[in-house]
Amino acid sequence: MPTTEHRRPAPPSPTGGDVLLDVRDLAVRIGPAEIVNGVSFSVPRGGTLGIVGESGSGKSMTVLAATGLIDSPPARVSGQSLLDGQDIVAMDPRRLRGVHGKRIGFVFQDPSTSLNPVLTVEQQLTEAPRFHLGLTRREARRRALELLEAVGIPDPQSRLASYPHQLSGGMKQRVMIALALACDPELLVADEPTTALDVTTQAQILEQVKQLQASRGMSVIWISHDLGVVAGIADRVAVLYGGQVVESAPLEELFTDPRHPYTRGLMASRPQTAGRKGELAVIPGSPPDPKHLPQGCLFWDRCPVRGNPRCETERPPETTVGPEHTVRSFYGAERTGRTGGAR
Ligand SMILES: Nc1ncnc2c1ncn2[C@@H]1O[C@H](COP(=O)(O)OP(=O)(O)OP(=O)(O)O)[C@@H](O)[C@H]1O
Repeated sequence: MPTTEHRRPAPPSPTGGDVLLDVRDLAVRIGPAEIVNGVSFSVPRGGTLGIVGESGSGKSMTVLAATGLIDSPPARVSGQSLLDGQDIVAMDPRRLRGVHGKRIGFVFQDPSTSLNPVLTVEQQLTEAPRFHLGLTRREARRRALELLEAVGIPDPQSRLASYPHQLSGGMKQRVMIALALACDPELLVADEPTTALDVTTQAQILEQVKQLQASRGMSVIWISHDLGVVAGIADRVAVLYGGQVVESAPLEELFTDPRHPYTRGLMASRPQTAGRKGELAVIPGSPPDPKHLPQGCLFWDRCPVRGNPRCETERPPETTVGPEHTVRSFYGAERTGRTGGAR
């Protein structure tokens, strides 16, 4: 890898105090829709935050807002998202362009959002490093080859001339990761990038990203609806529901001591915890409509343990239940939901 890959010191402990991205009270409104509702989280330098929740829980909008990818207007974004102390929410578009691709790399589920169908892999992989890092065509080509190798593409030399449609789904995802890493970003944001892939390819890509992260001291935000996937990569997890972080904890603690009824429901619906006949416990119902959020707890209508009259009329505040463990439920203080920690 070129020298830029090694310029950072070894990452501190993921739970240490060195924070790269600090998101505070982030909110997104589009017309009457209250899509993100006071989300706070931090991403340690060199650490991985997993963001998990069902479809429609606000994962993508949270991360798009936190990284300055939502057009405002029409959306109204408030709160702060501090990248090394600089607020992305308040940043002007010109400065944001210097952050996107360079300091933050993105991988999305759909390759068509990142890969241009009429350009070769080489053209796509060399453009940003030439623009952002001032590399010559030859240097950028060498770097592209190294990146393809780093993300596990066999015979990278011949792949440089390929167009996206000539690649398998797994290869396209790997090229997208290479593209996201092209300028050696400090933060990689991955929004369900392996969801459409088979389990084996998914596991290989997760492993590859973990290795790249360790060698580069990079931070990662990994979004998934699947707790099992997040367990394979994250060291801390934020569970999202109705555009709120309803529980946040270090990975082990979330699995051994989940406090929110929604987190427990997500755990019970993982394939690994299926009953003897293979049946999954799904959480009946669906996330709230952001145009009509309930007055009380956002999970009220689906909650299997609701009973406290406050649940229907008051939003539960964020309660600290451990040194790095918070929960938003009037039932968060209860420790009845032990799952034994099996992942
Ligand atoms: N432009 C928009 N205008 C109004 N509502 C929107 C808009 N974009 C998204 N939403 C709504 O915001 C909510 C959160 O969407 P978001 O895509 O962030 O969820 P998600 O958890 O990432 O789901 P998925 O896994 O399906 O992508 C959803 O109810 C969605 O319908």
